Amino acid sequence: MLTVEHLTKRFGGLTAVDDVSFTVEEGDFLGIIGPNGAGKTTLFHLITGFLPTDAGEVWFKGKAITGKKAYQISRLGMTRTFQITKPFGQLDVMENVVVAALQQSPALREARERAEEVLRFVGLGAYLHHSVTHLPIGLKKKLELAKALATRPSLLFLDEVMGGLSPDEVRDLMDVLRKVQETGVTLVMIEHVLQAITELTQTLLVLHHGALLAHGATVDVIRDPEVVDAYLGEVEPDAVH
Ligand SMILES: Nc1ncnc2c1ncn2[C@@H]1O[C@H](COP(=O)(O)OP(=O)(O)OP(=O)(O)O)[C@@H](O)[C@H]1O
Repeated sequence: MLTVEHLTKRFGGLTAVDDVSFTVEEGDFLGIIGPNGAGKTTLFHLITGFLPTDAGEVWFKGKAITGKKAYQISRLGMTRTFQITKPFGQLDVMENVVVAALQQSPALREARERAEEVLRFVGLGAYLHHSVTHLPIGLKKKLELAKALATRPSLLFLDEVMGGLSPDEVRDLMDVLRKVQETGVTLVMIEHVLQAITELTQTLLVLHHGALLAHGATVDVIRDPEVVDAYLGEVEPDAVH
């Protein structure tokens, strides 16, 4: 479904993403982990068209998408969430999702139907006309997910959707993500919450200093001594069983 070849991004003297190649199969749930500053978010920006690449190619469903703009890529069925949620404060929950749905369908009625459908799907059915400014973080993260789903992605990139959530909220959002995968959406998730990585993802990719350190089945990668040294040992050794 997605092929990334030799993707590279430099910021001055720093190579933030260094010759990264991998593929994502349809139906997969791929996790991306790595220490802070390893290049994970920059990799998302490059693939989803939010930053130009210095070298490398990206193919999505057999089409070269390198150099295309984010809105063009989103129309092809690849979309993403952002680490920092930035809803439109003057619009309510439903209106925020309608704006996202309109990217895919310019008909307002259809966009409203889609927005309501995804909001109920993620568990925000009771908040349709609430103000977004006072939503607790757990619900803001669900809103961010609903906005992405409103564009009807076949490939969805999630950037630290679990960040800042309580253990109950993490479990709740994990259930929603399982449901998203069941609807046939292929998922790629950057995440520091290891429980989400180990329980949700089938495949795992590890970035270290911008380069690919490991890529394979999550159960194997999570036990790779190099990965434990570079990342896991440093954060939550107890989380790896
Ligand atoms: N626009 C930019 N200009 C200059 N340097 C940048 C820019 N964006 C990212 N960087 C640098 O590139 C490196 C990779 O950053 P990136 O945000 O991709 O890492 P990350 O793995 O997502 O980190 P985190 O887990 O903290 O979110 C870091 O050293 C960062 O400071």
